[in-house]
Amino acid sequence: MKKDAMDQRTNQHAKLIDDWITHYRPFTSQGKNASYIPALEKANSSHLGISIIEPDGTIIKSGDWEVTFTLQSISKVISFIVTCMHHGIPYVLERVDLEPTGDPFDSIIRLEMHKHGKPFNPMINAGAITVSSILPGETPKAKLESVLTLMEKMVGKPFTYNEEVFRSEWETANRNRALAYYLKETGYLDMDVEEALEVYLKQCSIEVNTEDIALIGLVLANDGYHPIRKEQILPKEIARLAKSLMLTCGVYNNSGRFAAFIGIPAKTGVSGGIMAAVPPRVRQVASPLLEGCGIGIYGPAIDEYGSSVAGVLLLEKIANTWDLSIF
Ligand SMILES: NC(=O)CC[C@H](N)C(=O)O
Repeated sequence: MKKDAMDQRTNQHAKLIDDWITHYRPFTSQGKNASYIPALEKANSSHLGISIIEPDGTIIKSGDWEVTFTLQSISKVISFIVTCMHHGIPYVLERVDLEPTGDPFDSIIRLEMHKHGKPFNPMINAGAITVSSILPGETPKAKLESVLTLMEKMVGKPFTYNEEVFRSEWETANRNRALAYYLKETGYLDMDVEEALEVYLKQCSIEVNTEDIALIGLVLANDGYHPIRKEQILPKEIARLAKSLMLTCGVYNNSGRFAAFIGIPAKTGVSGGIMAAVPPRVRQVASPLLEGCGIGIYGPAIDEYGSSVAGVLLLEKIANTWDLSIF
């Protein structure tokens, strides 16, 4: 396609996205900011923003795309990738399974029902705390650094964590502490409980905007290859594993519906972020984004599953209008 025609096409899509942001913003009132982490309650609950990045570097940004927020559970995808890159997939899968639970993200019930303490998957808190404890490095600082380093490689800029959000969750993390103690007792925690929690809660507090997570989504969509920088950042097998976990477990007990009606590997977090990886499509359809894309969405008012209410509706609209489902 000629450059002018491409620009025109992108402008049309950008206009549609603007319209959809306006349409879905009122739906933020159907959700509530996460309040169990007091610092998250302070976010402006009417915010809604999106970035979409295509492999050729075309970016569409709309609404509150630039507002920063913390990764929360989106960080679980990155820490899982880091541990697989460092230890190899079999080592990690000895400590955490790949099965959906059908339970909320912070559920404790299945730890006692399944292989004596082995977490079902790395997208729920139990599995993610185990994964944080085996991140490369001896100290919590070094382990967190390993997550920040991979993010910097994917996005091309340095990241830090938000101290206020970390402190706020650290002081109220009784349930995560309970999970960590249980994991320690059953041998699925490779470090001291408080240190493992420090790593996990700091990785959850890493600050991003929608463009950052759209870029990470784009790299995953392209099997670990960064199409703009033309560089393989992580092995294809690990990117696929991460995407399969996003699809089957990324939205916890709403993952089935999400797969059925949206059909895009995605990970949500209680701060209202959604990171989606749309792979290139093999079927012939008359729709945009055929080469795939990364999508980052932010809207802090969340639903009962811990996902942005308006963000999920917006992603559903985009996926269905532009035929982005992988199925
Ligand atoms: N679903 C989420 O985003 C949960 C992350 C949050 N830090 C927690 O552990 O509770």
